[in-house]
Amino acid sequence: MEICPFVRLLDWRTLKAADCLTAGQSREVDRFAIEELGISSLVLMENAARSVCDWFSQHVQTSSGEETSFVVRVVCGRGNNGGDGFAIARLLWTMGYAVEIFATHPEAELSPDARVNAALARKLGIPWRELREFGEAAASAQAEDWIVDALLGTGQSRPLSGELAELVQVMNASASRRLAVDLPTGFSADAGPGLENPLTDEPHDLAGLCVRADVTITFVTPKIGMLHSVAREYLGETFVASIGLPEKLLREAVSLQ
Ligand SMILES: NC(=O)C1=CN([C@@H]2O[C@H](COP(=O)(O)OP(=O)(O)OC[C@H]3O[C@@H](n4cnc5c(N)ncnc54)[C@H](OP(=O)(O)O)[C@@H]3O)[C@@H](O)[C@H]2O)[C@@H](O)CC1
Ligand SMILES: [K+]
Repeated sequence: MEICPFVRLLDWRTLKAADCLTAGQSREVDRFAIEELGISSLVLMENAARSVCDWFSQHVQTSSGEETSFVVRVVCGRGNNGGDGFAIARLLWTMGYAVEIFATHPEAELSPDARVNAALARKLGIPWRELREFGEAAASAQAEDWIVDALLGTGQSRPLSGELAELVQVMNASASRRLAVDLPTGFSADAGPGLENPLTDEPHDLAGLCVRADVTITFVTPKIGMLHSVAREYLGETFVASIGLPEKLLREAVSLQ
């Protein structure tokens, strides 16, 4: 069911492996689109961010024109999932939402596309807070506030630890609603949290730590890890967003069934 242009609700009842991508296949789609089709990775990132904002504007009404009554706290990691976050923060801010950016890394340590969007957010003067303030902000947040989880997406390759693990615990303990960009941080595209990885025979335990999202907006197709029965506890209501390329073509690219 098309929710808004390019975003459709995931129907758990009919979801099957043939509709899903692994993290590696997701990256192959990215590569194919950029190298074979010549679309820029920044355009893909902008399309991804735009689809999240389209969903947001359809489902989260701002009071018409006045200052919004709630805050959207966007927590950005250092890769392209974080890059989506910086772009989402910019788009929501231009749409009139009260936005605050929290970044885990300085611009110099970000992936190239994340750095472009982080620099743009800085230049536009989008409210940007110290990461060390996030704990207090999340703990005192209102129920109608939002946390946008743009820490890790399909690049997650090992269990969470240290600062990221703490951030995930703080996010989950907050009264805020939580929106996961592409995947909840801690949820592997290839295996649900704490579950065997269906794609390899060795245990792939991503530890019990995972963002419990109210809403997940994943790009291009659902991911294999979403097939697990416990997945929905972490993903919440899940939407699949196009990034502007015909899905049929992407299937050929990763020679999906
Ligand atoms: N076509 C598409 O689908 C599109 C995809 N797009 C977006 O790109 C996202 C994928 O981006 P990405 O490849 O940069 O990886 P991402 O998830 O940002 O991780 C960043 C880095 O974190 C690291 N890391 C790994 N595990 C870790 C851990 N446990 N704890 C700490 N660090 C850990 C690891 O680096 P390492 O430390 O291994 O060097 C990794 O490289 C995707 O989810 C979507 O949002 C859209 O922009 C456009 C269209
Ligand atoms: K995420």
